[in-house]
Amino acid sequence: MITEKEPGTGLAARIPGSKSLTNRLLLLAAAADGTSTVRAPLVSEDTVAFREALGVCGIPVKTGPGDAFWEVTGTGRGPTGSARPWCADAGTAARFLPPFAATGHGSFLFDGSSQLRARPQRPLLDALRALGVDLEPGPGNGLPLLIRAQGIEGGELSVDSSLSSQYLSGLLMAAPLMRRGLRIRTGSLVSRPYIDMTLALMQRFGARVDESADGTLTVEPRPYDATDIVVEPDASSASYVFAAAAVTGRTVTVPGLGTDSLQGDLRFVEVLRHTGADVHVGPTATTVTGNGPLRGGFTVDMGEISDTFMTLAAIAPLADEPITITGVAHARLKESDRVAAMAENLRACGIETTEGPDRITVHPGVPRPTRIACHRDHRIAMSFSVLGLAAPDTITLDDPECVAKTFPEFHDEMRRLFTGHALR
Ligand SMILES: O=C(O)C1=C[C@@H](OP(=O)(O)O)[C@@H](O)[C@H](O)C1
Ligand SMILES: C=C(OP(=O)(O)O)C(=O)O
Repeated sequence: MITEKEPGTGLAARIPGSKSLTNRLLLLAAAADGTSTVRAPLVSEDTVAFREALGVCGIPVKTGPGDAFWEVTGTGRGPTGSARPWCADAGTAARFLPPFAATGHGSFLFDGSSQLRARPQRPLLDALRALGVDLEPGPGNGLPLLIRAQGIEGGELSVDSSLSSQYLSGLLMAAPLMRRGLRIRTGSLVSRPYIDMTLALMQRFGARVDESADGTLTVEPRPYDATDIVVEPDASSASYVFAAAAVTGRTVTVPGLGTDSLQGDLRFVEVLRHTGADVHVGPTATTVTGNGPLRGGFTVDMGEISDTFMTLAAIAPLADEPITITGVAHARLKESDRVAAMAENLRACGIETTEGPDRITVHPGVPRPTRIACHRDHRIAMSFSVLGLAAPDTITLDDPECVAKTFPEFHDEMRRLFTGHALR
């Protein structure tokens, strides 16, 4: 991580909790034996869907005053009964909950929005079938997915993690509940920092996991211990205020995101540093200060932090030379085809943009007034909002509300931080 001279702290951003941490903690707490407390959870469409899906599976989540904490009482086993959990738009719910349900007993019919139904599930289905799980997927191997759960014996498994890391995270978190535990071979893997996050949190709940030199992961069968844990602010959400600092010349600090963060997406600030911003990652906070016009003229592989590639692509027109982002083929499989959606919208803004299967190149330019097609993708909306700060009155969104998937207060917070400040 980058450390430099201590900066002034400037504006303190209020970034809600991490989606990825909140939904993992809900799952692990549900699988643990006893009552766990998840403090400062993200309250957004993705995490509320996850919480409610656990509730219909017979594991209610108690919410503390003002959602300051959520409390989950697990039994140390998978769920029992018959339920129809709704995953809404949440990839984490569709990929983490079925393996957990399969370790229980009963019948669980997972479904979600048409957007989520269109996202790939095949590698997870193959892995569950290889573990002997009785399941029935929907057309095209997506949701809806019926699991007839009878517990899982466990053993050896290989998982295709080339499209998404979420299948592997879901299987890993369910592994301690399998009668013999699990040995997983991984092969090529996208979004590796999310696997590190999964392993770190499993260990916080007492799991024993070993990773061998060839990348094989071995998880012992052993009930999770209930835990009390605080959720960090969401590093992907923080990327928008950091980028906004870079383009407005302001100083923005995110308290609670520091050198010990479990989130790979905090590395976005290293990318911003390439553009000339001053960056300081301290033990308990991260600060970015804009430092004159953005510098371009570089290529950066954002495959491991792909939720933040759109943040960079959206501000890239403001740089003095083109910026190329590589390694993001799997970003075509998320809420939208994000590479295509960025290219389409940047071109609509009059910005020269080229794309390849796993990359995008954005040239310098002055955006013209454009209504952005968000494709119901929160990150398209939030990324172009940052460009809008630098080009006032040019950018509007066809679906500003879609930010509620992970950052319901996004527009209010951007107004609070940046309205009235000198925008370029
Ligand atoms: O495990 C997680 O919490 C996530 C993993 C990433 O997905 P992929 O592994 O599909 O890249 C990321 O894009 C998503 O927002 C959250
Ligand atoms: C890809 C994302 O979400 P999901 O958890 O639905 O995959 C995202 O939040 O950018």
